[in-house]
Amino acid sequence: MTLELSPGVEPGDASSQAMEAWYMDDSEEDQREPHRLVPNQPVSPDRLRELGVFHWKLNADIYETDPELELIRKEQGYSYMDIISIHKDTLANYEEKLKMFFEEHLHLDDEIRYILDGQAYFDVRDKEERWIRIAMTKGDLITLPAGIYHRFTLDRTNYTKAMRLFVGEPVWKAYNRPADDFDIRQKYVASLQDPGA
Ligand SMILES: CSCCC(=O)/C(O)=C/O
Ligand SMILES: [Fe+2]
Repeated sequence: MTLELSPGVEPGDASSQAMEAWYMDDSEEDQREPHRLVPNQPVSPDRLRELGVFHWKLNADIYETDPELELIRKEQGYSYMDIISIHKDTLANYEEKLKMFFEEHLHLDDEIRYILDGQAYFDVRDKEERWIRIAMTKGDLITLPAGIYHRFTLDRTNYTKAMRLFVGEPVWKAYNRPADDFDIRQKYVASLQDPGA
């Protein structure tokens, strides 16, 4: 069997499997709402890739034995993984953690998450500091580059289960904005100006 593992190249019908993303409005309404502009302003996978955000669509029903996931982990060096269930009945300090996840922050390492069940949103800043909302549903594996400002929230369904992947030992520390002095932030910002660097 040949596996196509390039991020963003979806097996089967790409149009039905592409992850949806859009520019957000700036209303103060509940963070779990979609916050679409009117009319909706979609963001393409290419635009996300320019920001260093990559995506695969996998079959989450077989995540324990999935050769495609195995190959991605091998190729990308994702040696660590654990699973987090984000729901008020399963996650200790649920409210506090959700609040923390929704603070704009960055990490010193890539953030790699694979949605095994339920759904949620990642928000990332674009080059002009506008928020892009990325709708994550079952089977979406996303990588956010080290140094990108982002945040996470559940949607109206209030539940997701996600695999967390790392290269080597996990580092959970999040640095809330402003965190502009970190080398990794400056490197990320430079990569936006000169993607080939
Ligand atoms: C889906 S895992 C919880 C969110 C998280 O770990 C994080 O860092 C969000 O930015
Ligand atoms: Fe994060």
